[in-house]
Amino acid sequence: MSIEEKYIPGLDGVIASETKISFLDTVQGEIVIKGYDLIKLSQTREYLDIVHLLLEDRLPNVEEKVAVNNKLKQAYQIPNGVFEVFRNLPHETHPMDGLRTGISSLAGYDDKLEDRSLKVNKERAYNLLSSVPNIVANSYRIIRKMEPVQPKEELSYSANFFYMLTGKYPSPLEEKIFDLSLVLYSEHEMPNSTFTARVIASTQSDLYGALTGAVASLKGSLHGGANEAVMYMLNKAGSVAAFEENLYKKLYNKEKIMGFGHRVYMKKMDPRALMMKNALKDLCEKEGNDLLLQMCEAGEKIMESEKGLFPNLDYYAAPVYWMLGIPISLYTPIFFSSRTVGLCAHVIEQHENNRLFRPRVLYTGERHSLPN
Ligand SMILES: CC(=O)SCCNC(=O)CCNC(=O)[C@H](O)C(C)(C)COP(=O)(O)OP(=O)(O)OC[C@H]1O[C@@H](n2cnc3c(N)ncnc32)[C@H](O)[C@@H]1OP(=O)(O)O
Ligand SMILES: O=C([O-])CC(=O)C(=O)O
Repeated sequence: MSIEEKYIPGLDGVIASETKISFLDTVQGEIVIKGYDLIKLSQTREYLDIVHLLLEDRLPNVEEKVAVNNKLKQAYQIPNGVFEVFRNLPHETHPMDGLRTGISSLAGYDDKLEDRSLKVNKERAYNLLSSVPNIVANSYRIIRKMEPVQPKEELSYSANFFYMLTGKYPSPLEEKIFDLSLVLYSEHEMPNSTFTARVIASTQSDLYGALTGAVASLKGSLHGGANEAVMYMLNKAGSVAAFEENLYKKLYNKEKIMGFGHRVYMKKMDPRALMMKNALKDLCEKEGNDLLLQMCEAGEKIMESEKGLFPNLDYYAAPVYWMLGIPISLYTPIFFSSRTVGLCAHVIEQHENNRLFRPRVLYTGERHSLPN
């Protein structure tokens, strides 16, 4: 095969890795996570079950789940020095940039930084799962000159995260839906951010570096940044008619509509989006206001008929987070927080069975001879 034939833009369909973590089975319509379908898991299990599944290779029993919960609570606090870093960042810093800086700065506090053993990497993963929600909430607050918020150990993992983001305790429905969103965002095979993390880890670089790179990747609007972009689009329109008009204008101008399309699902609906759509219905019913649902459904119809495209998870996560009262610029950091477990599992797997990523190029530049 010639080098031209080997080149596939965007590595579309290229197998980049062997993994025992997850796989998008588009034939059977399953998101396989350690052997289980994520959608089925999301109907009966919580985020901490997924954490145990991804880091310990099996679903936890009741005692094991309590143990995970306790372990995470013990590491909720983050070093004061990290708060100091946030205090020195400009007011306009986006929460994803605050998060990236926060995760990066944690490396300096790890006294076993050069230890890549499975045991230490797993400890690090649990610590990151504890720290990241704190970093998300408090980088946002401190950069905006607000007082830091303290984690509440008496709350569940998801309820505490929700509390730190919004300053209020979630109702049972809000907690259930927020936890569901964390389950759905937790792991998804080889998106750009996971690939980034694995590429970084393949140099034997550490978990913090790999996750720092992954934050940068996930921030982009073609990836995690789409959820906040969807909400700005919905808010800007404010009504079904205006939203429809805006979508038609964007399509006419050949703009991409955030929250639609997916490299792997392509012309099918992301099954996670359907779960979030159902959650949106529940929230709308409880509020007695289904404007956002109507707008989203109108958008779905237009995108299907005009482009044959369907929503991805970000499309329905955005209005759900809005109805939960979460500030828009925190939507992508929440996605990352949830994905922390999947990313850690991938970095650990890469460290355990490593070969350096180092592909080749198809050179299209010029060649010159140096003048004598
Ligand atoms: C949870 C997640 O991170 S899911 C991803 C979230 N990102 C988004 O929602 C951003 C919007 N969507 C997109 O940009 C894309 O669908 C991606 C990035 C998700 C996938 O991209 P790719 O697989 O590279 O597909 P690509 O961008 O080449 O699109 C293929 C065709 O569909 C069109 N298309 C794809 N997505 C969209 C969209 N959202 N709006 C309009 N047109 C689109 C492209 O313009 C292209 O059309 P063309 O062949 O006429 O040029
Ligand atoms: O799989 C992808 O390319 C993007 C995505 O949906 C995710 O990361 O959840």
